[in-house]
Amino acid sequence: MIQSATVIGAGSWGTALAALLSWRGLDVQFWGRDAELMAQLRDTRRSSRYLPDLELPKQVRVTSDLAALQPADMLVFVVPSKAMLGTAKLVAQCGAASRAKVLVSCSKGIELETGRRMTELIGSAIPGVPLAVLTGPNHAEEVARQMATAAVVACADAEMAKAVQACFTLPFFRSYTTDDIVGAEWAGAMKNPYAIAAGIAQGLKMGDNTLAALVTRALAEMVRLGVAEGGKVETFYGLSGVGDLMGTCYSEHSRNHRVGMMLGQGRPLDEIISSTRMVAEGVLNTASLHRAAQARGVRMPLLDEINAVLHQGKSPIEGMRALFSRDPRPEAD
Ligand SMILES: NC(=O)C1=CN([C@@H]2O[C@H](COP(=O)(O)OP(=O)(O)OC[C@H]3O[C@@H](n4cnc5c(N)ncnc54)[C@H](O)[C@@H]3O)[C@@H](O)[C@H]2O)C=CC1
Ligand SMILES: O=C(CO)COP(=O)(O)O
Repeated sequence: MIQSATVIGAGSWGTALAALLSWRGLDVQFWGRDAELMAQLRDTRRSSRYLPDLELPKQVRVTSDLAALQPADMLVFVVPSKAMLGTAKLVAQCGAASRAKVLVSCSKGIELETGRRMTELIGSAIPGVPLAVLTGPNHAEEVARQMATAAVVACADAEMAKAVQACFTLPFFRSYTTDDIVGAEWAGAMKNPYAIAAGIAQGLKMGDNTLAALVTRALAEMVRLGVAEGGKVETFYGLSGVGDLMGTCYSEHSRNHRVGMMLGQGRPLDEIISSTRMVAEGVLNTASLHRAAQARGVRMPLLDEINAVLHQGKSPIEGMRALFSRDPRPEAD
């Protein structure tokens, strides 16, 4: 049913997914905005900036020109969340979505100003096409090396979910389906701030007890806000929830975790951000999620402290102290 795909966004995850879909046998086009990077990818089949170890299959057609894209069955959006709406509008204008059967978001974030999910943004720019999400504990570096990985495909239409699942099924890559697109997207966005907190704890040389406490209480917060936003509770206990939370909080690959580590080691946030080209979604998304939690009146003490550290100048050590010295409470509250 789905034979061709266009991957939109040429960072680490877009590069890994373009390769994966090609390994799966789809006819793949790959768009990135940076002409120099895409020329390098076209000529050398390698992205020295993102995933230098991956050799992009020669069948993948690489371009930085949206107008050069042919209509494809599936469009796979993998740009940072703050660029999603603008990119989807450009894709709509250039006609690349004119024959699309499904639009898939692989990005993890919530729009700051409105609290909208990525598929809501894509759907507003390109109306009338079924929407899906690919999410889960999926570090691009490991997918690129074909290390065993599981993911979730969320789509309201069960048949379309299966069709997208088939595209993301390889001997090393197993995907599951769910109809809970809302829960899957909120879960994917929410694990990022907590990965920053986990990194902070490690940067401060706190121990395994601290990390386990943070991850567990993070999950409780994810369930509270995610369910208030309309997600299903079981989604947060699956791959897109606790799976991705653990996969990111304990990971050497996670950019969010790395940002947290450097914060914990005392480096200022603006210096950390300007030292990398890669996106740590949790920095901006902490503010989006904090705003959403306040609007819904959901209690999120851990997220509040992460927000204070990232955006209100609180020191990481003060944030941790505040968290652990709150009034005692029952666990299931
Ligand atoms: N890296 C990973 O392992 C995974 C990343 N994701 C998600 O995928 C999304 C993209 O992240 P990565 O691929 O890791 O990016 P990255 O951090 O490796 O690189 C950022 C990419 O975004 C591009 N970009 C920045 N602003 C843009 C704009 N305005 N328009 C078009 N492109 C723009 C940059 O040129 C670059 O190619 C994020 O939402 C991330 O959370 C999801 C799962 C795994
Ligand atoms: O979402 C990811 C893995 O599932 C990637 O995490 P980072 O964005 O923190 O690198």
